[in-house]
Amino acid sequence: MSSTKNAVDSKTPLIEMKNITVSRKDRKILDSVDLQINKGENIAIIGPNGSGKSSLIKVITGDYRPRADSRDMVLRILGKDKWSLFDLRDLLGIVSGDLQQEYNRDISGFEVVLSGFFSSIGIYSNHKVTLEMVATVREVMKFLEITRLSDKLISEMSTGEARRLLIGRALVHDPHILVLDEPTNSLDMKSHHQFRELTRKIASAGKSIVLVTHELDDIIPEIDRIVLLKEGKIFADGKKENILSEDKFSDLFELPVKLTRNNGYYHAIY
Ligand SMILES: Nc1ncnc2c1ncn2[C@@H]1O[C@H](COP(=O)(O)OP(=O)(O)OP(=O)(O)O)[C@@H](O)[C@H]1O
Repeated sequence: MSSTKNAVDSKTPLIEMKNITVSRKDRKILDSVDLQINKGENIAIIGPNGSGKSSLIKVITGDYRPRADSRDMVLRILGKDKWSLFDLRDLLGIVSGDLQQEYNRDISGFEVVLSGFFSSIGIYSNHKVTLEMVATVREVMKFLEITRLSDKLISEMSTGEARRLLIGRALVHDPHILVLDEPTNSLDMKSHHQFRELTRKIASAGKSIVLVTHELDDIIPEIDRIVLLKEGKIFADGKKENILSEDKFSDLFELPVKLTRNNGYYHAIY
């Protein structure tokens, strides 16, 4: 599944943010955020509801513009200060619950994945589908073990099946980073387990995973860096074993939290 078509110099950060502030309605929803993500890193961004996790992703996708009044503000993608939709496609594949809600029409599994090439919800008559695209969709679906969903309509799929297709949709561009924004919301125990196994397979294939969550159980063993967000600020950033501590979590969520560890996964008891 991985290729070198989008190769960047391994020293160039995929994402470089310095002093990023975003305001809405006179309130800072991100406040002087510094964050650098390097090639090959797998990270989890964790924080309570409203801490700014989705806003941070929206800065990367260009949906939210940071305040430009600070001279030392940096927002660089693949080493560039200015980037196009094509640069972004090379960089990011995004899977979120919001996106899943948009797929509320009768679209087949194959078309869901194919629509990743057009950043659209489904396929329309003006889309020029090439043989190469079709071959890539087949390859990605095989890798994700979802070929059997090709002809099934998304409206007739379980949440877990639909979420796997959205991963396929995110991967057809062979992006450097797969962003999973609260990916296990509304998945049952088995689908949750399958989703985590799939994420592990993708990380092993060389993609960087950026997981946005407030669930410790989502953090696959391949994720070794954790960024904690609180009230729009970076609260902590570092190696998993240093950041996933009971003290930090109790402070982050303002609640006494106990952490346990089993088979490379962490769990919170509160
Ligand atoms: N477009 C907007 N207009 C006004 N306020 C906004 C906007 N976008 C985000 N916010 C506010 O910014 C804060 C951070 O929101 P954000 O969605 O980034 O948090 P989050 O950590 O992803 O939360 P959750 O875990 O609940 O998804 C919240 O208080 C939210 O209400």
